[in-house]
Amino acid sequence: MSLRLNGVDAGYRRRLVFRNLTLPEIPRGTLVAVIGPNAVGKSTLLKSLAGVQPASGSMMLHEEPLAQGRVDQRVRQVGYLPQTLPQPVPLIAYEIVFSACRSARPDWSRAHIERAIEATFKTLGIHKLALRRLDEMSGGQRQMVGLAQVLVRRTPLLLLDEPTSALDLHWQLNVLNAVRAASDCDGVIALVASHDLNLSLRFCDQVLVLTPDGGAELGRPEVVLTPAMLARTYGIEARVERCSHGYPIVLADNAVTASDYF
Ligand SMILES: Nc1ncnc2c1ncn2[C@@H]1O[C@H](COP(=O)(O)OP(=O)(O)OP(=O)(O)O)[C@@H](O)[C@H]1O
Repeated sequence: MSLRLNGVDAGYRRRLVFRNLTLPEIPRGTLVAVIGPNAVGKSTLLKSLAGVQPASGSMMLHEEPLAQGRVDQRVRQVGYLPQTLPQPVPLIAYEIVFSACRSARPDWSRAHIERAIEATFKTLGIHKLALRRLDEMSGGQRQMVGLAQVLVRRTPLLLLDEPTSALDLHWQLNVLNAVRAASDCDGVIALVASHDLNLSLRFCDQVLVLTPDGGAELGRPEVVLTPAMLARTYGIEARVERCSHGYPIVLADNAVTASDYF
């Protein structure tokens, strides 16, 4: 039971972002932090896996191909949170999460969906938002509702593109705790793109570093995340130390080279 990518080409009409991307097998229950500088391809990779961006090559989840064309199959395999926040529409959070769940899981009864929503709102700690309209919420509150729409479907693969970008420290920890619990309890494989290296390192099992030359390195944080890698990839002078709880932390001291990747 795993996610396997082999020989994947992905990108856009005028710009192939990944050529022949092959990664070591990612086992069930693994939380992977997807990191790398701006414009390196984190969103492109997640979109390709989610099937919203064309890609070729082999992408296998638990021995089955990730569905590229069939939306009904894909929404059962993959929970994808895009980088953009949910629109401030005049709809109530509960209704939005309910319809996301009903359209993805028409086989679930109303009672089952309601139980799933209740559990998701509880895990994320957002029950107070249930009856609020999205167009009357803050950006961070809308991001939490977007996450609820994705988590409620209980898919075996989660692809979360900067899921904490609009959140304060309390909600950042809530979200990563919820994703960690989905991996630990339900065997979910989660790929979480983020620029917050220290938050990622606090929760992940593995780090996938995407590099500006189209390369990718996947491995345990203590192996992959080195000052040399940070200098090469981000153009920064940095130290990797351990906090008093034993988690690796990155201390960025200086920008040493101008990024010319844009
Ligand atoms: N719709 C598009 N059409 C053409 N090129 C695109 C499109 N979207 C992104 N790109 C290009 O693809 C490359 C990868 O972009 P992507 O959004 O995947 O990067 P990212 O690592 O997620 O960046 P960031 O950290 O800034 O969000 C960039 O060079 C970008 O300019």
